[in-house]
Amino acid sequence: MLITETSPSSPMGDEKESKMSQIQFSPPFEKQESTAWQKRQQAVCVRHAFKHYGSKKRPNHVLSNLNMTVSKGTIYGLLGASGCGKTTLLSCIVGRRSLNSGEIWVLGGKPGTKGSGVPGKRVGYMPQEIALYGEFTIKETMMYFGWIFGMETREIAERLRFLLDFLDLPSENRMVKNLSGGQQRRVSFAVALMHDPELLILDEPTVGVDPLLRQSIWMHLVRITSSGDKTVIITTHYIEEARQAHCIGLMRSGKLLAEESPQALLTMYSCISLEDVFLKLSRKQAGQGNNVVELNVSGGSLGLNKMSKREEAPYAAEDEHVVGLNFQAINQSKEVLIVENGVGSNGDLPGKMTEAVTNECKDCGDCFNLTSRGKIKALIQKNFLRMWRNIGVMLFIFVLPVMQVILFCLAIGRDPTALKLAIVNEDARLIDGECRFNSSCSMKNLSCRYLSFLTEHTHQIQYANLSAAQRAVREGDAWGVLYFNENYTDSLVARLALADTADEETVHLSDIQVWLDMSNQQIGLMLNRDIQYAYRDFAQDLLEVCKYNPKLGDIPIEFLDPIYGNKDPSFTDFVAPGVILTIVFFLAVALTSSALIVERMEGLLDRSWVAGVSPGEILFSHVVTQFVVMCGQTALVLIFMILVFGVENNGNIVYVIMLTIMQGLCGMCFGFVISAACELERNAIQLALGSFYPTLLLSGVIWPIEGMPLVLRYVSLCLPLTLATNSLRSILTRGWPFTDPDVYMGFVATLVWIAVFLTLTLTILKVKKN
Ligand SMILES: Nc1ncnc2c1ncn2[C@@H]1O[C@H](COP(=O)(O)OP(=O)(O)OP(=O)(O)O)[C@@H](O)[C@H]1O
Repeated sequence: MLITETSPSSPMGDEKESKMSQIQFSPPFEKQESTAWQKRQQAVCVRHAFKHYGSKKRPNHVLSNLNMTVSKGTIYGLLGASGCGKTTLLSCIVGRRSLNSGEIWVLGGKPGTKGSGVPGKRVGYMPQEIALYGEFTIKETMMYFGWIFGMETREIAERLRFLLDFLDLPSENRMVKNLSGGQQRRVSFAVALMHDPELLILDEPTVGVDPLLRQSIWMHLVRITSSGDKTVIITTHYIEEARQAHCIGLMRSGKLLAEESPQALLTMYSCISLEDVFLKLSRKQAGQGNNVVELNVSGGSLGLNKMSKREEAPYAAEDEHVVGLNFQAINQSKEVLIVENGVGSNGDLPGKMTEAVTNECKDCGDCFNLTSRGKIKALIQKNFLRMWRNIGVMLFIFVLPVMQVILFCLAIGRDPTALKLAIVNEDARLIDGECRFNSSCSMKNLSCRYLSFLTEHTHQIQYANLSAAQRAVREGDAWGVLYFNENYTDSLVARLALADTADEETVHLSDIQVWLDMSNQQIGLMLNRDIQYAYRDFAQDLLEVCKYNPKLGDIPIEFLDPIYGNKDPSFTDFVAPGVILTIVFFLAVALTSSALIVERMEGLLDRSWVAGVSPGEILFSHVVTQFVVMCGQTALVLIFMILVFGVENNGNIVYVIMLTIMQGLCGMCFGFVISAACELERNAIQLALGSFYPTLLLSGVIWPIEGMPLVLRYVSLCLPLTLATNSLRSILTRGWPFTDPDVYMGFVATLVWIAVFLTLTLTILKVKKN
């Protein structure tokens, strides 16, 4: 049978239509496996494809022995109910996912192999989701993808003008996030068309697009395929619009029910609409015992369809259940048909072999290039632009570290002041509420004289009796009680005068009795120290005014100038190195851990991957961006710590800067691991937060690791912050040089961790990609 009439609705040219019809309705070819050469000649050739999600034990089969052939220079409409596996199939075709078994040939090569150009610029992909950077303008979006595809800026600008006009897009300076849903879809479509690819893969491009524009999109697709060197695969839920495709693949339950031209399908099944054909075929498939659930075809679109468990079909010699003269005849590309007579029966290829084989390596100029300047420029600019346009991120990057440093320096390490002390002084009478004494060599009211040295951190409150004072401490109104008995001054004078002949009672009565609230270690120890220092100062002062050697009032141990640090060390100086590194490390973790996930969830990462960007390039662009951010953060943190708040630095500032930046990079790499490992942003946040406290507690930031149990100390030494903190502390407080093991080990450990995290990230990304 030879059908020569053309459909009135078909936008195809007469010549092409008649060629298709002739091919379609020639007597059937004998079914046989297509040869490797034949597979290469198709734009896309899928054979015996099996794909499942989930574990091997409980797999969710999505593709079951699917065969598909898309000839070059045609529009292939892939139709099927929601959830039947169209997107999965497309993502395997563009090299985003791998099949569990079976093979795919795209433009003569296998997707994902070197030189195939897929993923890469030979393919234009419009995913189902918008997958655009909301904070970019339309022009910036086009520039980004254009550069990734290796286009010149001038070329992109020209193409942009055409696409703006063709797709009826608003001003190129409009932000993508401010566009309507339909406009965003059109921008997404424009991105796929940007570089005029050989193979255009469009996943529901006409959703949310008005009928007029939908028609003009289809016209455009017909136009670009008419020359024979461009191919389009399109999925749509509007079945009837697929009449305009050259070939339709009706997909159901993970396999193709039919692969034919629309006209042929309508004629074969005597239907007036493709919906009816689909229904008939679905019923037929159901009748054949495939586990088919209700199919809803209404209003020209395919409704939701719940898929049931399927069995993987055994390999068949290309699918006998598929309607159409597929694989050997109708879908052979023009080239195949032309050279068909020259192909040996065994499939070996004489004449056109060279062209076909070289097809795979069309891109071989790029095979040995690790990356291109355009891609790196696009990726880095994208990272900066996203940061710059996002006020929250900018505040996070530059204001948060400064705030953290200021808060740390103001809130941590300073001595507590105005601590209430309850004084019960039965030794001296208060005059006008004051405890008066004579500051010359007088031996009267020595209790008042002593108390005059205990004022630095305390606020003294006089109590009439001991029980009232102790009650005040119990009730939290004071931190301690100091009790002077009524004979304190006399007993003290006697003790000093009698020395070793003083009796027990005299010695006892000359003691100041102290009860402290030691529930707060910092405050308790500080009051303890102040009370003792006050006595030393009081005794030395008294001895001095009475012309004795004041040293006799001190304990006979002389603390000379410390070798490192000063006599009154600050807790801030101890904690500051760890805090500097923790701030920079965890800000980097927070910034990077969600960045990749957000891109992945919005489909942006997929889109970039399909455009030919490799995980390595994405990581590299983030490393460069983060490095710049890190330099800024390090400068701010160190300026505030050292210059504004006077944290001690006795070492070489260059090493301090280097180590801080390296720790930031290390945090960034840890962030990469998190974002590669976690599917959801929520999980990434949990992991980043969850790792914060253990790292902080175990890295010797707030307490010396010498205080830990031995096993924990070894664990601590293995963490990324421990040796680095120790190194920075040695530089800042001791001024040690780089050659000191304590110092260089911090650098070495940081480098090792960076390498470990990067390797982990790349491994996870590769595993996930497969
Ligand atoms: N990443 C994934 N992990 C697990 N299951 C998945 C994943 N992606 C898709 N699936 C499942 O695979 C099946 C096919 O999904 P797919 O997105 O390929 O269908 P589709 O035909 O494109 O649907 P639609 O027309 O609604 O976009 C669905 O059951 C879906 O739930």
